[in-house]
Amino acid sequence: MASFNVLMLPGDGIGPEVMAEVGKVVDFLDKQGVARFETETDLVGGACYDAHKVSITDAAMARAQAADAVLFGAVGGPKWDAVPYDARPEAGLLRLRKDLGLFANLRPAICYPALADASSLKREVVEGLDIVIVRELTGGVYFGEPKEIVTLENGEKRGVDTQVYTTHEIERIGRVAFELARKRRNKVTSSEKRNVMKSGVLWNQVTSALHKAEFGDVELEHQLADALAMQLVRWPKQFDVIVTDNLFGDILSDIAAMLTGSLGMLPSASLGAEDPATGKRKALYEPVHGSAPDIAGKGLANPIAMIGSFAMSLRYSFGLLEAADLVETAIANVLAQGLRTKDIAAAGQNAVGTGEMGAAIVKEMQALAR
Ligand SMILES: NC(=O)C1=CN([C@@H]2O[C@H](COP(=O)(O)OP(=O)(O)OC[C@H]3O[C@@H](n4cnc5c(N)ncnc54)[C@H](O)[C@@H]3O)[C@@H](O)[C@H]2O)C=CC1
Ligand SMILES: CC(C)CC(=O)C(=O)O
Ligand SMILES: [Mg+2]
Repeated sequence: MASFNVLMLPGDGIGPEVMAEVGKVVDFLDKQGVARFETETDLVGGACYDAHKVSITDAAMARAQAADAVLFGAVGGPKWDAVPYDARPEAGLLRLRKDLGLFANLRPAICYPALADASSLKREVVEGLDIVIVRELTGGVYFGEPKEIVTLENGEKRGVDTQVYTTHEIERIGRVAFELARKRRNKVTSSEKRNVMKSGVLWNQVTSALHKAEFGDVELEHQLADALAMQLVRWPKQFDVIVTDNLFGDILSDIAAMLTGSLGMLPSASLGAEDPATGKRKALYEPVHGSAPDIAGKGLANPIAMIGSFAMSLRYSFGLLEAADLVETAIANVLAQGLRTKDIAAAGQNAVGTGEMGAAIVKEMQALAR
């Protein structure tokens, strides 16, 4: 039986709560004999800062480098607002992305039929929605230098972040988007702000050149990021694959989450380059949402984004496609049966807690597997 080494980094706030539900799914697949999952757990984010005064330790980084896949919950929260910038909880996640070379973040936004009325938009706008945002994850303004707050001669302060993209960085994320589109509805929308940003001009040129040279069979369109945000809430079904930079991808995917009903619904896969010798790639799987301090500790968090992220690991890291289908079908079925956490429940509709939703998904997997 295939055996995989999985590092779980639950993090802060609702991170540990939703990770516990993935634990149930992992245990089930393990008992079913689908594969052997050797899991380890470590600290990240504020929890790690409290123990070690850093947001991730070198030992945890080494474990992440060695793992077949990393499962990540969420980090951050008001408790750590005063922590020095370089040790803030979010820095641990950024280090993982950068040091593991996870440049491609796939964020699928699927509106399950049962949730078409949970979106704040009209049913006809979101019903059947199935798009993927391909977000560049190791470049752009999150990492560009200089990044600083400097004091000017007149005593005023200036905060500086730098947006930087190279041809190589744009080409490799563009290639991910075009290849993904070929397996889907064959359309890529590339988004930047070339009207005000030099990096946007280069993004547009490099994507167009790549399209012309290698992907002429795929439809390519360009939309400025502000207009794309508007189109996402006007008529999102016009999109198939959206490729964009680190910051725009972060923002646009939170918008896309609300088309599916809740931020608690959106999974993601953060992937590195394939090693040509082994065919393997570094990968981390994380929900799109954060640590949700407003509901943390109350058992209210929706675990579907986290469980969906684990399903993506079954697909992209472990090659267990049937198991991935099983998890995703179980999610769709429990929603169709009317099960709702509070974030996706209609007014007056009964809602279940995090643990009940996780248990119901596993029970449904059991029923489907019979
Ligand atoms: N990947 C990560 O670890 C991320 C961490 N953060 C951090 O999380 C902290 C809180 O950030 P916020 O701006 O509040 O964003 P958030 O994503 O944590 O929460 C935004 C809203 O969505 C709700 N929500 C999020 N996930 C949910 C779930 N699974 N089920 C039900 N409702 C859910 C929350 O209750 C809240 O009302 C900050 O420190 C931020 O930096 C934010 C985004 C990503
Ligand atoms: C570093 C993260 C907190 C940024 C974020 O919001 C995300 O990746 O979705
Ligand atoms: Mg975000």
